Amino acid sequence: MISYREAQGIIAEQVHCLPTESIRSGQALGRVLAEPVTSPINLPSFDNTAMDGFAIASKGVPVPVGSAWDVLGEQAAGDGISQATTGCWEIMTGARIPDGYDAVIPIEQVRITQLHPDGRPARIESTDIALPGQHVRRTGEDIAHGDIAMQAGERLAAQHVMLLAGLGISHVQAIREPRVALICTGRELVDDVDQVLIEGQIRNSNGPFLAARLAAAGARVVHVQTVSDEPEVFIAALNRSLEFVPDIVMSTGAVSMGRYDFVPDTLLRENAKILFHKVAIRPGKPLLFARLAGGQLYFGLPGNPVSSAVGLRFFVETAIRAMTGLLPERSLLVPIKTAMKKKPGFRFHQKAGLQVDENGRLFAEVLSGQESFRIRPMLQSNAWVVLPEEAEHISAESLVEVYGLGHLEFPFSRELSP
Ligand SMILES: Nc1nc2c(c(=O)[nH]1)N[C@H]1C(S)=C(S)[C@@H](COP(=O)(O)OP(=O)(O)OC[C@H]3O[C@@H](n4cnc5c(N)ncnc54)[C@H](O)[C@@H]3O)O[C@H]1N2
Ligand code: MOO
Repeated sequence: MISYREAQGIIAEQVHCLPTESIRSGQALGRVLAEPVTSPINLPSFDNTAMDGFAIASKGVPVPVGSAWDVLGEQAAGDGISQATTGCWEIMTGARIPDGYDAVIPIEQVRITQLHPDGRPARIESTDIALPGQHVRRTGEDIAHGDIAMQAGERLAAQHVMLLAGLGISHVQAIREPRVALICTGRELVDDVDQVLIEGQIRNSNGPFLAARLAAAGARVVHVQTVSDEPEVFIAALNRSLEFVPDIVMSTGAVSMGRYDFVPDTLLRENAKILFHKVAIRPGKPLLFARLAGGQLYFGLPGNPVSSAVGLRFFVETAIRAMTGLLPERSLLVPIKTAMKKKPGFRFHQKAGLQVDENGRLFAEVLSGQESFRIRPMLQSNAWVVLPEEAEHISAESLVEVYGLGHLEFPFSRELSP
């Protein structure tokens, strides 16, 4: 049995960033940029008005209250190049500033002193001082042509998609998503929800959970299969899953000490290299990590639901991060509500509630019902609390490491540029 830290070190040694691919910007949500994005244009791409009002030529000096202009034209959003010399133009928010003008007086800061027969303003007078450049959104003021708009390593959120669309960038170079195949083992498992269970059978809850979590973690689930406890059936499933060209094969169950816990021996017989088996953690101790003969990574997660969740969250997700080029995760340090006692020598991953007290301070509460068969308490938890390997007593109010339910979720919902 090795420590959590040693296990993480082995994963870090074995896992490398995946190759890159060109993807459509509209489909880039959640993907990690492989190259910086340079702006191909100025944004805004022309000087335009931030206000509905009248464009004027300030000639570089403040224009006093009571100044008056004839209204010589009109410019709306979408109108092209126009040339102005004297007077002023009525202008609408977003419209290009007519050449020759350099400031905008909002409609609220003028008095209309004459109207055209059709009701449009013919002459105006200012009721406020107007400064050169006021209410003009300058060309390139948001992003200039050639500026770095996004850095390599940034994970693309909706706001990135907005900027890519604004810049007219159709494709970006992103790191390929890790492809994951999942094999659930256990002759007791039933996938078909319409199938009536006979005594001894249970429904496969790990499979749908892990598939959902993998997608949320930025992986692509390429194949899911459920198999019984015969090694030959498992080998056939393994070979079938390899047809889907996974980067990672994951299994649940059959990694512990029982007569039917065939995964470690079967992998060895299939010429896999077992990199570790059993980690000093709770729950999830029997976890196995290997490299298959074909080079794919293999995670054998324990079958108990919470043990499989911990295996995914704290081992597989570590690998997914490294494969997608994200920096290693950092935890929050948050005071724990109540004192805890634990068995030393094991690092505990506990389902927890991260909450805010009446003074707005965060605190973490380890929930009751931590046994690894219990699914229901997972619905009460919004975070994981880690109790360190060496600790035996954790006093109330002491700081503990807190992690989001997934590596991309609160408190790490957004990856800022490195
Ligand atoms: N003598 C020992 N027994 C056990 C040890 C040990 O050290 N010595 N370790 C225990 C720990 S800790 C765990 S965790 C489990 C892990 O066992 P396996 O990974 O071999 O898993 P299974 O025995 O196949 O299943 C365990 C449990 O989980 C249920 N299960 C399995 N797959 C699913 C699924 N897809 N959906 C829902 N539930 C599933 C299965 O029915 C069992 O109840 O071993 C302990 N034993
Ligand atoms: O560690 Mo097992 O994972 O206790 O249930």
